[in-house]
Amino acid sequence: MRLATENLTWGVDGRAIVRDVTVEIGAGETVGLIGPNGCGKSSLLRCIAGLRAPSSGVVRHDGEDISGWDARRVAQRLAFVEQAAESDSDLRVGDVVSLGRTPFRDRWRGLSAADHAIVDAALEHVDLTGLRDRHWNTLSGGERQRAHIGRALAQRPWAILLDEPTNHLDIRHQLDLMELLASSDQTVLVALHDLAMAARYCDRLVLLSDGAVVADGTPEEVLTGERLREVYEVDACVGRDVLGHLSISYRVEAR
Ligand SMILES: Nc1ncnc2c1ncn2[C@@H]1O[C@H](COP(=O)(O)OP(=O)(O)OP(=O)(O)O)[C@@H](O)[C@H]1O
Repeated sequence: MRLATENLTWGVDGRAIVRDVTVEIGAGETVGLIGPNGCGKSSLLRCIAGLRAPSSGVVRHDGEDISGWDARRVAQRLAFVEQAAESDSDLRVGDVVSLGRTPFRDRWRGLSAADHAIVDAALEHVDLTGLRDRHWNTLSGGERQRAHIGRALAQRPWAILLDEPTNHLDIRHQLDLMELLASSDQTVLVALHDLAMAARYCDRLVLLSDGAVVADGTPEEVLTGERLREVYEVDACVGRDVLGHLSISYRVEAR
């Protein structure tokens, strides 16, 4: 599924937080959304997920303007893993992941056998099969994050938006998640702070600064020392590690 914004602006109290953003994410692409704290990544993701109405501009899913779409219609095609999502503490892990089937269910019917199989597969993907009966309030931060990713996978979405999905995960689970996203045929837009991880797994990077797109291209095109200095105020040396992956060494500039 293609995702696009055209001259998208969103703000609060007269302050523009997302500024005139035009991006297109092709079907099956994995695109990383990067930029410093507060530059508008989450706000842009929320607009694309239909949770924020733009002040001006358009969000399109497969070419269709989504203004006026209800949450169920969006959720039948797109899943969104928010940064600090919570769940009801009485729910068990299996229940949280099963919520991913809600957009497809008749309100009065339980899960079908096919739904159960999808939920089982999603639990397996996020390595939570053994914890499916555990209550939410007993989970670690990383387990909660994996449960929310499992819920999104259980939606079997055509496109998936994730807001810093690796921030609570150990390195094994980070790599597993990024491999899963990069190898899927879903359209993926993922906000990340780890630039080397973004470079390794994303086809393209979109760099935001103060709400606006300042670069959009391959990781090699976007992650130049000069641009990292301008946007992040760090002295960065971009090279290759021993495995041939893009690597970045930093020295903080005196402010
Ligand atoms: N509902 C709101 N009301 C007021 N200010 C808001 C609101 N939502 C976002 N902001 C502000 O907009 C700016 C961008 O926030 P946003 O969460 O989109 O940034 P971000 O790039 O995701 O940041 P981070 O990397 O820290 O998660 C921040 O200054 C934030 O405080």
